[in-house]
Amino acid sequence: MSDPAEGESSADEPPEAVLDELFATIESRKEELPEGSYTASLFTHEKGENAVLEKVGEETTEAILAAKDDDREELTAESADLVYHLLVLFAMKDLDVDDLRAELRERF
Ligand SMILES: N=c1c2ncn([C@@H]3O[C@H](COP(=O)(O)OP(=O)(O)OP(=O)(O)O)[C@@H](O)[C@H]3O)c2ncn1[C@@H]1O[C@H](COP(=O)(O)O)[C@@H](O)[C@H]1O
Repeated sequence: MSDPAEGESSADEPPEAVLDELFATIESRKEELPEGSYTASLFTHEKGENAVLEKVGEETTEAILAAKDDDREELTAESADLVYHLLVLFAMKDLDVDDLRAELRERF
């Protein structure tokens, strides 16, 4: 991919920029609703917001099971699925990664 908003980061970007890039991609899927996009399908799902809420629940359960199995690789993968779906939920609710950052910072 050549457009940084579509997922590719440049070598001099800090690793934490991935969350902003992912969120920007999610926001653009919400705006453009391209065909074939899994993210877009969550925004237009017949179940409404329940579709993403169910995924958040599922991915949470899968992460818990991976932790109980002591499967660190699976725990990482399921956690990535969970974070992605949480970010879709944020976009759905007109929240932003910055809202999450601000909340965490306030507690620090
Ligand atoms: N990070 C993710 C990401 N993480 C998880 N997923 C999807 O979330 C779903 C997780 O579902 P499951 O783990 O339950 O596996 P499954 O059996 O395929 O799931 P079902 O949908 O069939 O229930 C899968 O379809 C994954 O592809 C993601 N889909 C997209 N992204 C990012 O979003 C960007 C835009 O993606 P599109 O919207 O697809 O263009 C991509 O470039 C990625 O960076």
